[in-house]
Amino acid sequence: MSFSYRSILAKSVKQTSFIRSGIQQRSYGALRAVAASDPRHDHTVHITSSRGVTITHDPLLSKGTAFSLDERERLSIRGLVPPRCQDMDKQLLRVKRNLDGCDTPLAKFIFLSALQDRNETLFYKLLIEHLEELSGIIYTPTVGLACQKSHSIYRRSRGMYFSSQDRGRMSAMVYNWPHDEVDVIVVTDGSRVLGLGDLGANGMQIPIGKLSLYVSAGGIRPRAVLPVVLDVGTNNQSLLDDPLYLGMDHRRLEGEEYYDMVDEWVTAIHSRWPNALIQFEDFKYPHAYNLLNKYRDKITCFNDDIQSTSAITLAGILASLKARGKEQTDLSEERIVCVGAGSAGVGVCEGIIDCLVAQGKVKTREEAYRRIWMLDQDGLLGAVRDTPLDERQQSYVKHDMADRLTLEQVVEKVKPTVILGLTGIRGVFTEKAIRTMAQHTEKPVVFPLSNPDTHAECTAEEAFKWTDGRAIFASGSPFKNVEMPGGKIGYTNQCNNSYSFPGLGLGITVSRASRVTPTMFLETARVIADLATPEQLKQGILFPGVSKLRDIALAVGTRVCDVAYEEGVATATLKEFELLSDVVENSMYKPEYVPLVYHQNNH
Ligand SMILES: NC(=O)C1=CN([C@@H]2O[C@H](COP(=O)(O)OP(=O)(O)OC[C@H]3O[C@@H](n4cnc5c(N)ncnc54)[C@H](OP(=O)(O)O)[C@@H]3O)[C@@H](O)[C@H]2O)C=CC1
Ligand SMILES: CC(=O)C(=O)O
Ligand SMILES: [Mg+2]
Repeated sequence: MSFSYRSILAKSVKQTSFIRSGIQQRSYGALRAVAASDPRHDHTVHITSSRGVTITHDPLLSKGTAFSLDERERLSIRGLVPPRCQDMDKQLLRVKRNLDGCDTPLAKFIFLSALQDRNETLFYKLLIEHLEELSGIIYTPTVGLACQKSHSIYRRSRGMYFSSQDRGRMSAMVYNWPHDEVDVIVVTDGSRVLGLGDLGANGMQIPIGKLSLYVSAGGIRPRAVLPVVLDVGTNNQSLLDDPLYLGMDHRRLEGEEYYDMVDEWVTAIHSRWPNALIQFEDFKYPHAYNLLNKYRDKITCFNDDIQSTSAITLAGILASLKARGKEQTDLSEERIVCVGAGSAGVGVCEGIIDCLVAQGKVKTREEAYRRIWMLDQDGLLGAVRDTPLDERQQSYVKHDMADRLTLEQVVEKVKPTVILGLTGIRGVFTEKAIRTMAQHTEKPVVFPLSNPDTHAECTAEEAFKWTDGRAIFASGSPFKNVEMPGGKIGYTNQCNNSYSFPGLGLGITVSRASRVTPTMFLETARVIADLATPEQLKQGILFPGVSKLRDIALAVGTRVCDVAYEEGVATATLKEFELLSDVVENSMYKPEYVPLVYHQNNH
């Protein structure tokens, strides 16, 4: 079973071929022109005004033992590193051996962070070569544990912290960041870190991990990414009580104070880097939606948990239709139960509604809402809710069903074909609910999407056991395939926004899109939904594995770039013809050592 890069790209190009009109052809050339003059694409030499230990201690410039003798001479580092010049292959051998010697996932996380902090080129080379294995360390599930322990394992700062004590100073503070070019910023306030709740400033590991995927999978340059924590305080009492905690020692700002602080930060960031994409990450409900609605039409931004999660989950559902021998346009025949009515739950369901309406089989959004049954902590959103629901959640209320029905009661009545878990709570998918679902549908689509794995609504083993091996399974964090009685394999999929945001960021960055549009998410879903082969679908494999994230990002990035031109939000200048996929591919960062040249006046 293999997904080659070309087959992935060919599928995505086929997807987008219908828009290859004259104006589009001009846009490809324009991007080529941008590519030619853009420092992102110069892999031949790097000019620096640094010398000596400033270079060997700079993770963006350091090559460790790989500096050539010429370089050592001209950069004044002769004698500052061991005498033998060792190329990257040997360095990779050393770091991989050391990594394998770490006895716990957290020890591996600490080792990889240290590597990233001393030599980013080597870090990314290692990450790309072992993406599947290492994404489970720098990303979910291990990053969750790293966040919980962040204040105890702290070694060195990465990214920027903007805290309540910095109010009134942020427009000056942004100039403390040493790089003028920033393409992607991931920001969190640490209020809902994965399914782990409020982790305050410890949430920094999430933007760092997300941006490591932006670089390794999405091909964004390491020096053009900025992880940020907005430290508005924390309501996590055990962190507040911990003498080692590194964030502000007060409870969270709320209301006007909170929104004013975020606004000061957005204004400061936008004034220094007006073209940077801002990804809002792990903000609790309803702040996540309020911030998205406030800024989506003003700056280049999106919310990862709401929007890119919706793209990958929609892709999973569309691919599952094919896996069940149906057409993707049969989405309107699905009965979808979504457990979780927060940022991700509502965001995912809005993406499904958008797709239903775009497919045209349902005529109105109201009609589309009838295909989805949503539950929160209290049960079904039914008639008549006495606790407040906001406008978005109201749309899902089933006026013909009793309020607060349990999941099991809902499954019994609705007989869903698809069940989504976005609660952050382990065990929400009960044996009874899944078994009942499996009685009414041949291939139940079971997606426990909460992270990390310890917070998934059910495990892969449970899903396959309770459905007699018939489930089509996808989870937010990785689960191993399950061997079932009789030797049959239950194939697992990872359905995580890491499949969508790197390509979105790539397409937005290359086209210099001024806005992130809903079509970009819908098209991302369509591209990813079409990647699996018929044989793979037959086995229940919905997407290529995590090792293919870079190829997927290229396919998604190409289509997103296309959309930016179609919708008139791209700001890269148009000139002559060039194949868009080549432009996007050529713009992707590759971790290779380039010769360093000293120049006194380089800034
Ligand atoms: N796979 C992926 O790519 C992604 C996964 N996620 C995961 O989704 C989860 C939720 O994130 P997010 O939506 O932002 O969080 P929110 O806190 O905004 O929402 C959580 C929702 O779950 C509901 N809930 C909690 N407990 C239960 C329960 N026992 N039964 C039913 N519903 C329950 C809450 O109900 P109430 O409103 O009543 O409190 C709330 O509606 C997280 O674990 C996160 O890791 C998020 C983004 C991407
Ligand atoms: C994956 C992700 O963004 C989350 O769990 O919050
Ligand atoms: Mg998130």
